[in-house]
Amino acid sequence: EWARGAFASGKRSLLIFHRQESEWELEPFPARPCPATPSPSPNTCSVPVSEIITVEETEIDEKHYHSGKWQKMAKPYAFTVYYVKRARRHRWRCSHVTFWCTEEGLCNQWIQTLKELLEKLTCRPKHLLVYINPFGGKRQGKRIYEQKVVPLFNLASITADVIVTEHANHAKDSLFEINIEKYDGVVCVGGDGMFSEVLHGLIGRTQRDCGVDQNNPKASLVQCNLRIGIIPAGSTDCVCYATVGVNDPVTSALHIIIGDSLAMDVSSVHHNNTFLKYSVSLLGYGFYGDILRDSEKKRWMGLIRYDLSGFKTFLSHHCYEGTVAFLPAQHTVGSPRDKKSSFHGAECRQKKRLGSEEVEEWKVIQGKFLAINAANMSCACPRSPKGLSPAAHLADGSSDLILVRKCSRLNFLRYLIRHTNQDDQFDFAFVEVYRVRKFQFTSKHVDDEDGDLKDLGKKRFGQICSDHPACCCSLPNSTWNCDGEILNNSAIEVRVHCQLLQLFARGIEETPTQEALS
Ligand SMILES: CCCCCCCCCCCCC/C=C/[C@@H](O)[C@H](COP(=O)(O)O)NC(=O)CCCCC
Ligand SMILES: Nc1ncnc2c1ncn2[C@@H]1O[C@H](COP(=O)(O)OP(=O)(O)O)[C@@H](O)[C@H]1O
Ligand SMILES: [Ca+2]
Repeated sequence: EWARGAFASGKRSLLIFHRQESEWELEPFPARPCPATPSPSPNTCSVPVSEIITVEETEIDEKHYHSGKWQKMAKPYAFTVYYVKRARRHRWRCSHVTFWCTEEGLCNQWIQTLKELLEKLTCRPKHLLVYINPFGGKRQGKRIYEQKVVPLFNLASITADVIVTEHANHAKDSLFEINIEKYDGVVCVGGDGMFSEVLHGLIGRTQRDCGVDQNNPKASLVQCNLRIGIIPAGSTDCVCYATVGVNDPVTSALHIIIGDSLAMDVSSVHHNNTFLKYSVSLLGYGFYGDILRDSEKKRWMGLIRYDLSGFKTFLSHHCYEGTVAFLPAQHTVGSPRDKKSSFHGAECRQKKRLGSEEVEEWKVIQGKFLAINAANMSCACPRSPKGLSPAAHLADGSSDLILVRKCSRLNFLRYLIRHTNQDDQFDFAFVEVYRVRKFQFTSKHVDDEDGDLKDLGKKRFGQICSDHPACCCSLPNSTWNCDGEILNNSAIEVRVHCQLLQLFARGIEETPTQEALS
């Protein structure tokens, strides 16, 4: 109340603060006439304090001072509020509004009050550890960080120690050695592979510090304290896209600055009681494993490698015989075939835990599969805007297990096309989907003991199965694509760990109306 009418911003606004229950709101209102009790108007915009990036005193230059109305008035004072503005398609931008008045004391009081409010937001990071993969995606990681992220971090007074990686596993290994206590979060600039490295470093370090043996598939893993931010600069950027709604470096930087938090499930993958990897997005055998194996050889081609390998793998049309055993997730709410996506927000949607009378019952399915996909999240990405499992929940302790059985090329193509549109991907006789807490896969053919499948790979690719043009050509083994990393063992044991990790994100927001964006 004490500041009402004191500030004019540009031609149209006054700055008014008022409390709404527990939240302060910043509202620019039309300047003239100044209503005694202002009511919302088309010029009104409301910015929660939690979305103010920073507030700064504004230097008044000569041009301003000698122009228009200020000439006749006393020397003006001003401050600028930088805040998050929503743009189209889940993008966030940094916008600002400058407020003017003629009383220095009042201006300082406003700045002081706003700064105090911002200080109270303890969820915001102050000091970050940043890893940049200079070779991810279009090799723009360093440029993206320096040009798009650093100016925003500076504005928000966030400091960072930056490590540009020199080799694969650099980020992961360094997280085991570095003093992580002094950081409020870890940021990775790169794609899903780079994010995977950072999460392995962070989860691995946490387990080591807490004395938990990662090789034990039954071990209860300890949650990580540090949040991870992803600045997308990779090829698929699925984790970023599925948790923010877009792969845009500025949007991700703003989520980090305002200190958003999003819990997410992590699956552990073991082979014969030996830890292999963690997975947060796609764990795919058959189609997606084969694409990855082929595309890694074409890394020099850049992003197009996935399209070429995708096309080649589609034509190869290989299927793999094996057994999938899984433990259905009885504790979760919803089903993979729900119409509404369930990845908004971070709430852990679980029913009551299993009582002693409820028994865990494994289900076993045997067959020939073109693809076995386990999606811990929707796996939305620019290629598949709804993802492979649109209703998969990020933080409910379950994964959606999708089994695509042997079928004709035409049917498989129909299934793949559904990745790209709104139609139900699971509405095919040859596709099954289950929400699971654990699963195991065993190939009919035992793994090569060394896990060395190179020769097999050579035989497998480059041949379009001319013997069976309409159906599938059965091959002994594929490899698993684990968040974009190849696993050489086909026999694996997977367990979902509920909310093991936190991201600087908030899930995908409902799209605001066009008026709200204009
Ligand atoms: C008619 C044609 C239909 C084509 C449908 C394509 C659908 C693609 C869905 C892809 C889901 C991807 C899930 C995420 C995988 C990433 O973890 C992994 C590594 O990413 P990055 O480190 O950023 O490179 N990416 C892939 O495995 C690539 C899959 C590409 C498939 C064409
Ligand atoms: N400096 C580096 N040189 C080579 N490989 C690296 C380097 N830094 C990270 N990597 C590896 O590059 C792989 C791919 O990185 P990522 O950022 O996901 O790019 P992309 O999305 O293009 O695959 C990751 O597995 C990561 O371990
Ligand atoms: Ca989940």
